[in-house]
Amino acid sequence: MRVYVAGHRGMVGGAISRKLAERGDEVVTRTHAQLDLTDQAAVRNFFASEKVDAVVLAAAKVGGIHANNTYPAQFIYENMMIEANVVHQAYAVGVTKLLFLGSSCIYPRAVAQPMREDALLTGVLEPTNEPYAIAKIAGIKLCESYNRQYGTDYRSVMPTNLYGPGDNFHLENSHVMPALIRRFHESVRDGIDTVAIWGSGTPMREFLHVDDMADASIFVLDLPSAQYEANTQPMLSHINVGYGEDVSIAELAHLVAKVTGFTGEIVFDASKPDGTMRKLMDSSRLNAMGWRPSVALEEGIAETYQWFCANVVQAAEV
Ligand SMILES: NC(=O)C1=CN([C@@H]2O[C@H](COP(=O)(O)OP(=O)(O)OC[C@H]3O[C@@H](n4cnc5c(N)ncnc54)[C@H](OP(=O)(O)O)[C@@H]3O)[C@@H](O)[C@H]2O)C=CC1
Ligand SMILES: C[C@H]1O[C@H](OP(=O)(O)OP(=O)(O)OC[C@H]2O[C@@H](n3cnc4c(=O)[nH]c(N)nc43)[C@H](O)[C@@H]2O)[C@@H](O)[C@@H](O)C1=O
Repeated sequence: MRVYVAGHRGMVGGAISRKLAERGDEVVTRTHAQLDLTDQAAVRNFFASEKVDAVVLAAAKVGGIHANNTYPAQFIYENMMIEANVVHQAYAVGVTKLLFLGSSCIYPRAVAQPMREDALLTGVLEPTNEPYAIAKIAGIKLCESYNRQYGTDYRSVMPTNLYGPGDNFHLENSHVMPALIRRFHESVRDGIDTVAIWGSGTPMREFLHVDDMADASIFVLDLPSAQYEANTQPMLSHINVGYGEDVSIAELAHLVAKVTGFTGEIVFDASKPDGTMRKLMDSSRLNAMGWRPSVALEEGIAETYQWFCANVVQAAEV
């Protein structure tokens, strides 16, 4: 297959591109600078000139709780534009296979745990990421609507919180895992004996390694239509992708401290938001089709820390 992976320089798009290339697919790519996916005419021209068999939509405006809260207009505008342009222009040139990556934040903030796919649109969203969540829900509904009206086969996966090589280690705008890896690493390096964690430490999060996410994405993309349709519904077509267990942010902090060799004190900064208190995915729909994660959390953190030291730290020292 010739597969266009949108967002191939990102953490998830990069992992999916590597796995597709390893098995012999031809991966078509454009950097953000070469193709701004919020630009409708540019996306139209791209699809008209590049004949592809399938699309993986892993490009998005992405960030952690602080970035979502600080740049809400960019999170809703850019994500809605990217999704509308890619889905519509793929359809317009006859691409029938597409995989859209959403997020676990599509579910209501106080929903029953673990969160099933049919919890979508049953309650109020978490305010710290509502604009992003609305855009992701629109992405699911775009895919479903094109399937219903035009007979396309556009599928959606909803990842839990992800981490791994290629993550964004920005101290403020990143997600919690890369932020803590960097903060603990720098504290050890600089001899600082106290590390502050945002919020109360009590929110629960489920973390999935990006290689498992890439594996799950290709698994869902490859499912025969009959199997996908038998396990989903036309207006409830998305599939959760989770690790299966969650940890508190305090527990995560202790794991990261252990991996990075930090032995000082961990304190909690109550002036920072907790966000959703729990968002454990019910991944039984995907598990029943035969997919399981393979990277254990502590092993994944250790591998990500090695990647951080070899890539981010060494690059900064050059
Ligand atoms: N990371 C996580 O924990 C989770 C991620 N997801 C979803 O998975 C997908 C991938 O996320 P992840 O890999 O972590 O994100 P990254 O930020 O690592 O990658 C996103 C990619 O999209 C590109 N991009 C952003 N805006 C545009 C644009 N306007 N035009 C072209 N390219 C653009 C970025 O390019 P550039 O950097 O040059 O702007 C980047 O390469 C997203 O849909 C995200 O919502 C879902 C749940 C959790
Ligand atoms: C993937 C997911 O990611 C976001 O939602 P989130 O899960 O709340 O994301 P987060 O990783 O930023 O925080 C998780 C928890 O961790 C706490 N926390 C502690 N210390 C740090 C810290 O240093 N940085 C960050 N970012 N968080 C910290 C933080 O206060 C919170 O309680 C949305 O983008 C959402 O839209 C989305 O899809």
